[in-house]
Amino acid sequence: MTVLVTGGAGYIGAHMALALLDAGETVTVLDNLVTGFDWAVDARARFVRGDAGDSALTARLIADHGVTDIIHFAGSVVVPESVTDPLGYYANNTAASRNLIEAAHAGGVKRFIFSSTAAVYGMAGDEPVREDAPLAPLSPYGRSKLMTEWMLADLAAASDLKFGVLRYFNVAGADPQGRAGQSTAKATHLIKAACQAALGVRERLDLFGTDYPTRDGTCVRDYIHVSDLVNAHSVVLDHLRGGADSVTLNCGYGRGASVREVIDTVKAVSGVDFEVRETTRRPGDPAAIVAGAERLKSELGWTPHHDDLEEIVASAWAWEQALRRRNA
Ligand SMILES: NC(=O)c1ccc[n+]([C@@H]2O[C@H](COP(=O)([O-])OP(=O)(O)OC[C@H]3O[C@@H](n4cnc5c(N)ncnc54)[C@H](O)[C@@H]3O)[C@@H](O)[C@H]2O)c1
Ligand SMILES: O=c1ccn([C@@H]2O[C@H](COP(=O)(O)OP(=O)(O)O[C@H]3O[C@H](CO)[C@H](O)[C@H](O)[C@H]3O)[C@@H](O)[C@H]2O)c(=O)[nH]1
Repeated sequence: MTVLVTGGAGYIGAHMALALLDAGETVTVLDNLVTGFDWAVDARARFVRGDAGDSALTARLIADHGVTDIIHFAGSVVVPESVTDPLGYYANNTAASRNLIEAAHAGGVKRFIFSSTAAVYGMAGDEPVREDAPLAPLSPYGRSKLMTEWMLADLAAASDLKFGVLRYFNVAGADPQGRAGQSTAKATHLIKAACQAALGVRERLDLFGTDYPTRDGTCVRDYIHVSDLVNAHSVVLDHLRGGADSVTLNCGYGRGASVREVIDTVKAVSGVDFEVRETTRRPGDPAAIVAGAERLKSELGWTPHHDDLEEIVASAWAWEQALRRRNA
C-alpha cells in the first residue's frame, strides 16, 4: 500500500508526508516544484518530479508504486493571481485534477483526498459556515476547486472510488519539531508575512482594511495549525479505509482571530515592534469567515492539539528564523 502525495514538496503536503512516514506508511511524493522545494521532501519518501496532470506519468506511478490512496495537494493557491490568470488556475487546479482522478480510477485507486478551500463558500455572514452552506465562490481559485469537488462526487456516484474533500480555512504554523514550514518566498499569507516583517525580510506589513464591520475593523479568519490540519487528513484516510462513505468536511477550529490580533501576537512572540502600514481593503476579502467545524469532530472524532494562536505563531516564527539561517 502506497500513499501518493501530490504537492508533497509544498507547505502542507510536506507536513502530510512527514505524518504519513512517521505512522509507518509508504509514501511517494509527486511534485513539479513550481512553488515547492525538493529539500522539503523527507528522505524516507520516494520523490518523483513531475506534473500531477500528466496522465501517462501518474498512470505509471500508480501501477509501479502500488498506489492505493492519493492525497492531492498539488495546485495553484494565490487567490488574486487566479483573478488575473483564470485559465492558468482552471488548468492547474481543475484540468490537472481531472487527469489525476481519471488515472486514479483507471488504476484502481480506492481513496482520494482532495485539498479544497473555504473559498468555495464566498461571502460568509457572522455565523460559522457549515458544510451545507450555499456554495458561491468569489474567485476563479474557489471555482477551480469547487469543480474538482464536483468531479469527485460525480465519479464516486458512478464507481467505487471514495473521496474525502477537506475545505481548509486559514492554514498556518509549522511542524512542532521544526522539520517543515512554509517556505514560499513570495507568500501572501498574513502570519508568514508578519513573521517576515518581524525578521526584517520584508520592510513592513501592510494591513489591508480597517473599516470592516468586525470587532476591531479588521478581517476575522479561522487560523488552523498545519499539524492539526494534517491530522484531519489522517483521520479521514482511516475513516475511508474502514469502509465508510465519502465525506466533505470543513477544517478549522470554529473561532476567529482578527488581523490586528494576529499582528499583536506576532509582535509579542517575536519581541519585534515591526512597522504596520494601514492601507485600503484587498479586493475580494470577506470581512469574516469562520469554520463550522463540528462534523469533523463529532462524526470522525478529530481532536485538535494546537488550537492556540500563540502556539501557531510561535511555530511559524521558529520556522521563519530557521529558513533565514538556511538561506543565509
Ligand atoms: N495554505 C492555505 O491556507 C490553503 C488554504 C486552502 C486550501 N489550500 C490548498 O492546499 C494545497 C496545498 O497548498 P500549500 O499552501 O501547501 O501550497 P504550496 O504552493 O506550498 O504547495 C503546492 C505544491 O504543489 C506543487 N504543484 C503545483 N502544481 C503542480 C502540478 N500541476 N503538479 C505537481 N505539483 C504541483 C508545488 O510545486 C508545491 O510544492 C493547495 O491545493 C491549496 O489550494 C491551501
Ligand atoms: O500582508 C497581509 C496579508 C494578509 N492580510 C489580511 O489578513 C487576512 C488573511 O489573509 P491571508 O492572505 O492570510 O488569507 P486569506 O483569508 O485571504 O486566504 C485564505 O483563505 C482563502 C479562502 O478564502 C484561500 O483558501 C487561501 O489559500 C487561504 O490562505 C485578510 O484579511 C488579509 O487582507 C493583511 O492585512 N496583510
